[in-house]
Amino acid sequence: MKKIVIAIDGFSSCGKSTMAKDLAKEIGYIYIDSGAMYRAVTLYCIEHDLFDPDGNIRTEALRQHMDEIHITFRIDTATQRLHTFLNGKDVEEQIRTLEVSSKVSPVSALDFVRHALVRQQQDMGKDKGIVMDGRDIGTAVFPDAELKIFVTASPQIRAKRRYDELCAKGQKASFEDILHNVEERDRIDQTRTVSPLRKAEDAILLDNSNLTLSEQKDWLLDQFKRVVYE
Ligand SMILES: Nc1ncnc2c1ncn2[C@@H]1O[C@H](COP(=O)(O)OP(=O)(O)OP(=O)(O)O)[C@@H](O)[C@H]1O
Ligand SMILES: Nc1ccn([C@@H]2O[C@H](COP(=O)(O)O)[C@@H](O)[C@H]2O)c(=O)n1
Repeated sequence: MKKIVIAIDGFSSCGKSTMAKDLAKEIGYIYIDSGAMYRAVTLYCIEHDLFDPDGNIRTEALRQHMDEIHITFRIDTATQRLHTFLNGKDVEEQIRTLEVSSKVSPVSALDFVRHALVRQQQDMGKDKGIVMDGRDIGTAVFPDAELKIFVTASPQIRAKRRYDELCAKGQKASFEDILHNVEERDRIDQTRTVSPLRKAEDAILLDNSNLTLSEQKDWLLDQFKRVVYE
């Protein structure tokens, strides 16, 4: 069977990584969460005092640090979950906090950050057989991807899903804070100069507001089969 590249883009917290992970597992492809890479750079900035007291990025200092930021992924054999490592340390939990979520979009708007991460992402996909989710996968990272999906759902539904997830994990969360974060990230991601979040012309639009997890999984598998067997 021919191997392809699958790009899944869309708005914050709409289910991109759930869909990408499920599909990759089903078809035996590599799964890469590109957002985790931007989150890891943001965590590095927090840990290395690269935000000033007003919360602005110390851009030139970060530029100097870029060569010292190494991001890798490893599967946790016990849970089969993909974990993100920053300079050899498992940071999977830390990069999912609201603090990182509230700082990540300005970091990911920086051209030199994008340049460095996009190069690594393209390298990960050079042999195909990969599902990658993010904001610019179908437009900038893999513009020639054989299958491109753009996912959306209403901000309220997305925030509720994230809120339920955090509550289920026993983490304290405010629905209003999460909704604000989701809307603010969408705004910054869509209006940045470099590779703004937008649907690639040849991407298939999916509004999953009213789809169950199992319905969206089946829908995506059908899209994959259509491309691979056509
Ligand atoms: N169709 C669906 N119905 C209900 N819940 C869903 C659906 N799809 C995903 N979810 C849930 O929504 C939450 C967010 O999903 P996920 O983390 O996959 O989104 P994402 O788009 O990758 O988010 P982010 O952009 O923040 O990385 C998760 O708790 C997931 O289980
Ligand atoms: N290809 C990408 C992926 C992500 N970003 C930025 O990172 C933030 C976090 O991503 P999540 O997928 O984990 O939500 C996101 O809000 C974007 O600012 C990106 O720019 N490009």
